[in-house]
Amino acid sequence: MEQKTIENITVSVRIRPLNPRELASGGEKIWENSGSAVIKDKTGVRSFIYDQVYTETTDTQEIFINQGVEVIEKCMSGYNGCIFCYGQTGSGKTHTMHGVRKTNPGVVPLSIDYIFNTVQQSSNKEFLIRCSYIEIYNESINDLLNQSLLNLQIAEDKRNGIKIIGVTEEVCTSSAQVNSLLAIGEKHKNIASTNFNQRSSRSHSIFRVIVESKNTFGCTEVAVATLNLIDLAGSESANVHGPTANSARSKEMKCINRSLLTLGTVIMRLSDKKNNAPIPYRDSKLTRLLQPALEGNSKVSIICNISPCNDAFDETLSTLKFAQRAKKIKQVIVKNDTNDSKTLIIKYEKEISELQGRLREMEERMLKEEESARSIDKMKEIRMIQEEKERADANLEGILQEKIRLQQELERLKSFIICAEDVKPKVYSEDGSLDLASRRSGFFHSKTLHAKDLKLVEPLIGKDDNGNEKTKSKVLDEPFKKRRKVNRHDTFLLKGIDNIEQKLSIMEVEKTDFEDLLKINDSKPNNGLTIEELLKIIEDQRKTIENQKSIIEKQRYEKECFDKAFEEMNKEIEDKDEQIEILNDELKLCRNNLAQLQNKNRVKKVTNKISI
Ligand SMILES: Nc1ncnc2c1ncn2[C@@H]1O[C@H](COP(=O)(O)OP(=O)(O)OP(=O)(O)O)[C@@H](O)[C@H]1O
Repeated sequence: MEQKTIENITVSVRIRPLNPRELASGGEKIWENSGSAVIKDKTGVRSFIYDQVYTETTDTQEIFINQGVEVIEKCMSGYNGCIFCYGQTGSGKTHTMHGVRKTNPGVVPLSIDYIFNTVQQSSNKEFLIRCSYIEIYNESINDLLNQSLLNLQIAEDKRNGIKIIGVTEEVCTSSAQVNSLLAIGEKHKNIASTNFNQRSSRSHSIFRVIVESKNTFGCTEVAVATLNLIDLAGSESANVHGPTANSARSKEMKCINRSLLTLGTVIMRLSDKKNNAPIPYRDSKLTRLLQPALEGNSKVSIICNISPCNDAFDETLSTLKFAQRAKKIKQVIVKNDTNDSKTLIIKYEKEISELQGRLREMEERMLKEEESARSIDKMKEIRMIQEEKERADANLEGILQEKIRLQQELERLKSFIICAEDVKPKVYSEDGSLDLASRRSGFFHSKTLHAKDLKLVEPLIGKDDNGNEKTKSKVLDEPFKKRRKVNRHDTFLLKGIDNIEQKLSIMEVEKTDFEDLLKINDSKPNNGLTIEELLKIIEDQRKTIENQKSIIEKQRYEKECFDKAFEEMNKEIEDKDEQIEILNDELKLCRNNLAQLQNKNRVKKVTNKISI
């Protein structure tokens, strides 16, 4: 439903203090307020009523609260607004509109703060705020935010009203951002020193804020409101510049006065309902741009600045008359709700939702890509696992062969060990003599003698001629020592064999584990296993292989030691064989000697018998 209100333009008057120039020239204050809304001259002949009259002591903040806040609030809820200052040069328009930012801020910075405070407090609404800043200088529209944009053109269409083509519009999200735009604009503004004002505005400046607002939930309509904050140049008489005025100042003065005259005419015509003649908005750029605001659909607040000095009586009277006429203008203010896709808020929302859609699409694509990359990775993993398995199989084969070899070695070594029972009947005959047949068959070469075997030899070879036990002879001592050496090697050998046996049993267990592992791999190649599990299996396999390798390495080393020891032992055995041979020879000699002695004895006995 269209929401509209009918109301008059709000008009207030601000009287500035007498300035140093006026005081110096002996100027007198002839205008004063009578009550809060009335201003009259000292004589009391002229008296005017406005919405509010502000005195020299009123500060801008108070004026803003009374004349500005309502306009801003309307804008924030979707109605156009316009605040401007009107008055002769040096009457205090710029002081009122811009002021001094830190010490005495004007209507423009106060409005900006108010706008962003409202945004902050409106939790159920979203806003999009953009700003432009232009000046009308010598009837040319220049962009104050971009110095290269001069003489911009106005375009008008029924739907969007009056627009400045190509003007810079900055989307702002904070008052600080807007204030920095204002500062840029201020630097570019045409200002010059005149007899009446050291910093006289040579142009009309319009700071425009476009507020788009929308309820966060539910409603799709966007309210679009334009707020024009205007600092007009002041009307000037020739004495403002004096007789030395240059042509540039004169041209500026003419343009300013002409446009203000047109503004006055427009206001007069708007206030005179009986006059149906066309309103000359097009006669100046200023009225053209103000047309939408003045024509009706805008909440307008005019602050008329005047000097109270008798010197400026005519100019002040002219301003007060302008204000009086403006006061009569009625405005029909309509809320600008629209679904127009050209509103930035809708455009941006559309863009945002499109971008979100694209983002979602991209995310989905990324997911798919990731998935296919993962499956490629998985394939690679599987291939790697298979290769790893093949390697592990080969290693296992090597280990098995090494095991067989070690087993054979073990068997061979085991065969070197014999117990006393094995040796006794084969080595010695009942009379204690050595069974040479067994020795000759190579038995001694391949068998290690047990300690018990050596004890059997000792008493037989240790008897003296009388049959008494003989202490070990030197000849006998050597082989015994050597035999004891052989026994020590036996122990070493046994230990080595034990070690190998132990390792073999460990290997057996590891081999079984390893085979189990391979079986797992064979039975479910990656089925039901995560990559992590597969990787763990590979890692375990790798470790197992490493272990096996180090075991084999150790065993190889031990075998080498063992071979060395075995070699030494064989040498010992050979030495021992030699010793045995020597012993046998000695034994043989002893037996021969014994036989000879016995023969001699027998011959002696026979001789004795014969002699008897
Ligand atoms: N209410 C005020 N209190 C104190 N000083 C003021 C007041 N109004 C204006 N002035 C001072 O008067 C001088 C002229 O004011 P200002 O520049 O605002 O005039 P103006 O109307 O903008 O002039 P112009 O049309 O030439 O630009 C400035 O130095 C300003 O500080």
